[in-house]
Order: sequence, then C-alpha cells, then structure tokens
Amino acid sequence: MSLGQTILQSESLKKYIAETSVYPREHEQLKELRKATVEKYKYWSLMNLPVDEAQLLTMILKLMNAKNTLEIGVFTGYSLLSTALALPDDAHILAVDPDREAYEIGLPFIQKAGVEHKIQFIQSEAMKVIKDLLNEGKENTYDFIFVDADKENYLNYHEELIKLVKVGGVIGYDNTLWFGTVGLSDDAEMSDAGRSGRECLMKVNSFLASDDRVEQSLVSVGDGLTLCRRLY
Ligand SMILES: C[S@@+](CC[C@H](N)C(=O)[O-])C[C@H]1O[C@@H](n2cnc3c(N)ncnc32)[C@H](O)[C@@H]1O
Repeated sequence: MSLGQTILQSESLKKYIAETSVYPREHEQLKELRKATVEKYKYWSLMNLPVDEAQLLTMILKLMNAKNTLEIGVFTGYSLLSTALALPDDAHILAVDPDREAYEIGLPFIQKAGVEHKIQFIQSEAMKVIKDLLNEGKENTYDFIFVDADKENYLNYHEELIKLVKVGGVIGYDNTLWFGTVGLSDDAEMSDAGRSGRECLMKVNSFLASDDRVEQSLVSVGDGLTLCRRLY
C-alpha cells in the first residue's frame, strides 16, 4: 500500500459516497476551497481533504451543540471551514498551524462563507499554544478538539488536551489508520515514511484503546478518525 491511497480500497465506492452523499450537500465555499487547494498543492491535497470525514464531523458537532472548539493542523482549512459552518454564530474556534501561507489559500473562501468571525487563527507550533491555554486556566473548556497535525506528537498532545477538553467533550485524532498500513504485517513492503508513520500510529492506537480516562471509537472514515470522549 502506498501513501496517497486511502483506506477505502474501492475507488468506485469512494466516488459513489462523495458524489451521492457529500458533494450534493457540500457548501459552495467548501467546493471552491477544495478546488483552490487541489490547484495549489496537487497530489498532497488529495490525502488532506477527506470530504466524507468532514461531513461526519459536522454532524457530530451539531449533535453535541459544540460552541467552543480547538483545531490543531489547519492546512488550507477544509475541516476548519466545515466546522465554522456547523457551529452557531457566537461560537469560537481556535485554529493553530505554523503554516500561515496554506491558511491564506483558504481564507478568502472562509470570508465569502461569512464565518471568519468565529475563527481565531494562531500561527504557531501547537504545543506552545496548548501550554499557554493551560497557563491561562483554560482547563475543562473545549467542547471539541480536532487534531490533524504532526503524528509523532499525538500522545504528547493527548496528555495536555485531556485537560483542556470538557468532561463529556470529544477529541478527534485524524489519520489513525495511516493509509491502512496499521493492519499490515511488520515485513510488508512500504516506504520509510509509511513505516515510521505506521509505527507511530500503532502506538497511538494501542495507548488510546487502553486509556480509561476516555471512551473511544476508531472510525474507518477518511484515513481513520479516533474519537475520544473525556469521562472524568
Ligand atoms: C494534514 S494537514 C491538516 C489538514 C486540515 N485539517 C484540512 O482539513 O485540510 C496537517 C497540518 O498540520 C500542520 N502541522 C504540522 N506540525 C504542526 C505542529 N507542530 N503544530 C500545529 N500544526 C502542525 C501542518 O502545517 C499542516 O498544515
């Protein structure tokens, strides 16, 4: 399996889901943001934009009545714009990414969608912002936290985010099935990047599965999405 392939092995089924369930309801500005991202980033944009996963997150945010969220790893903002469209007008989303240039590719579409006022973008490494939030006394504050950034730090983030998310709130970790490689045998052929990502996500998955502070579900959507609901 190569990086770039998604976990859903049937291209025709992937196309069917997108064309039947996602694209007909996708907001005009999400479509435009998606097109601008593919134009600018070509190959890499394909793996960064799991449209069916964004649709699921939208549904979860609405079911939870989320109002205060944190997003780590923004890129051009497809999941950020989906979140901003799902949340009420007085919601607040703190979005963190060291790459402002990518965020600015998506920003005009966020503005056209009329949801920029819900977003505070901070150009930074996530851990610095997380530590600052904890120092400011923001424990037990966030309804939902979405993590889609440096995979090797997921477990470091988890130890801090578990304090920032409310009891009953949810942390979502993206790419936890890592192109399906987590299910392959140790001697399967794969690139170095594939192998190191696989090892890292396997550690994350084992840890989260046995973390009794959260109830968790590893959902096989997009590239794998692990939802952790804080229990206490
Ligand atoms: C897969 S992309 C995020 C995709 C995005 N959620 C979307 O919907 O298109 C990963 C992002 O994580 C960011 N990133 C990498 N290391 C980071 C860190 N230490 N802190 C915050 N963001 C980081 C990268 O700059 C990149 O934009």
